[in-house]
Amino acid sequence: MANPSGTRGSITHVIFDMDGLLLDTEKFYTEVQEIILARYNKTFDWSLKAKMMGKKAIEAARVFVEETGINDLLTAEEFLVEREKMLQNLFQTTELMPGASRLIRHLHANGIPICVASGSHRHHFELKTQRHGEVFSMMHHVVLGDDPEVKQGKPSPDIFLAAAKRFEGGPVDPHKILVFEDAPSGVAAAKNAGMLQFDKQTAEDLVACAFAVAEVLVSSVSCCRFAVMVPDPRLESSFHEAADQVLSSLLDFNPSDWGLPPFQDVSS
Ligand SMILES: O=P(O)(O)OC[C@H](O)CO
Ligand SMILES: [Mg+2]
Repeated sequence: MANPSGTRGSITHVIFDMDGLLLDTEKFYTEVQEIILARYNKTFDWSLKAKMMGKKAIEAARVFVEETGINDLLTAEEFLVEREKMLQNLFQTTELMPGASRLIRHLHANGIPICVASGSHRHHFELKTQRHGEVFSMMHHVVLGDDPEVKQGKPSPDIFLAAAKRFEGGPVDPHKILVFEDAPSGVAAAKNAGMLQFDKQTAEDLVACAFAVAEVLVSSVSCCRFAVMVPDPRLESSFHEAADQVLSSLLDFNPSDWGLPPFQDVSS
């Protein structure tokens, strides 16, 4: 595991993924995709799921029709239309993942700036969060897949770069940001963002960027941002390797591991 031990203790800001990490919504995508594939006598599996999760809707849709070989029968755009009604009904029943409320409330109460970076688009975000307004109101900001700055979905770093920039006084030093993710593409995006954090608009930034690249080359580490992964247990374990810490549940997160204020309670 790519864990740079000894440098974990200076986290000041946290970026949360949403689907499958804070909200138990990945099961809805799986359910609907299983129904659609069954119409073509095909089955949905976790190797395909791993390639789709975390991406923008149209990007995931292209993966779906191409990888399953149904693209002659159903285009990515038609797939999105076909699944939409089912998803909209399911999203209205969305529950928080175990430990999500506790962690968000804890960080917010301790003045740690937190935000969301989700590939989900605005309309779906509103449906998924409509029963969880209080906890989401604690986010400093939310960056979504249809944000104009998010040209490409995860694993492109666009969404994490935008999220890091929008904190007060941003962009925040990538070493001080902890990203929580459930998806392989999300962990990769966070890592890619760590390497590309610097905005190459000034000479000073160019120098800083050169130092960052040199650091990467010298250390043979492909990134400098930290990612905690909370994967579904059905995800193949080789996908865990890029993360700095892998947890079975947000309930297992220990803020002290990262220099964050410890929980004062012992419950979830
Ligand atoms: O995991 P998120 O929050 O980036 O969401 C991405 C898609 O909406 C679902 O995979
Ligand atoms: Mg996710």
